[in-house]
Amino acid sequence: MQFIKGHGTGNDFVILPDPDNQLELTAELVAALCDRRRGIGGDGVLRVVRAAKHADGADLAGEAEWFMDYWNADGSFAEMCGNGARVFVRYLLEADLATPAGVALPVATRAGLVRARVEGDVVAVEMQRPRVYDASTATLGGLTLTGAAVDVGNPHLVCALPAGLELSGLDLTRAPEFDAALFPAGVNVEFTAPGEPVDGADEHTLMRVYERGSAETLSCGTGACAVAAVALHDAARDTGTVAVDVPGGRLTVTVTDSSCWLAGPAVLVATGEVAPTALRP
Ligand SMILES: N[C@@H](CCC[C@H](N)C(=O)O)C(=O)O
Repeated sequence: MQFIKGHGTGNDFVILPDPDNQLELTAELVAALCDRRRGIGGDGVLRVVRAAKHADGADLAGEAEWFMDYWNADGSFAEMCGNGARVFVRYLLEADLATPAGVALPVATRAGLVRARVEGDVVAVEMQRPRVYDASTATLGGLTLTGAAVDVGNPHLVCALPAGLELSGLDLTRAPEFDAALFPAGVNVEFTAPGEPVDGADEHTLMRVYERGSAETLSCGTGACAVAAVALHDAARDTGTVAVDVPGGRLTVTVTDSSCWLAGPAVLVATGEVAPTALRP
């Protein structure tokens, strides 16, 4: 089985080209591929399949040739992955499966159609405008933080750290507790602190994230969009640009009246063959 490894600000993925949907991809195989000691290692899997050939992409086949079949590292599905979409587009271009330059390249996802633009190292994807819709709490190591629930196609809970606490002091080796009634399918939890002013951005926020299905990651694109939406909301703005610093680098999020652009580097770092039978269990 051919694979490619890529990442966007350290959020890393195993990419599986499967244009005609012939791979028997299971939750167990995904978890084995993402295992960092016994497999290739990754925060998730991106299967590259023609939209027309996948039940979850077929409705969008008239608008996009390719469907991003995204799986979390534990083998669960997610509706959307912002960094995954950026890495997916980098792969399509490098594999000559799409043409770049100026045009917005459509990609089908479980959360609908996204469009990408590529400029050098930077891949930007246009996703749905994040919706800040409720208040809730997350509890981590005895510390309960208030936060905002945000829908970016997938669920997020954005919690600002109180003054005096540092992001680096959080123990994210264990999952934060959250309100399962508000988030019955689980939630990605972002922890934030304010950043210094940055040229070209209206707001600047630092974040760490504990992702549903992948644990702590170095970056989360949809998480950055959720964080940006909350930063703008707190600043009484409807639209604007927010620099979001994650442990793996910087993402730039621009919220418009109708959508949300997520921009940052996306690179492919390796390619190879893997034998599923050699993986665990
Ligand atoms: N890292 C991703 C989000 C991946 C999905 C998430 N773990 C979920 O289950 O919703 C991103 O860059 O957006």
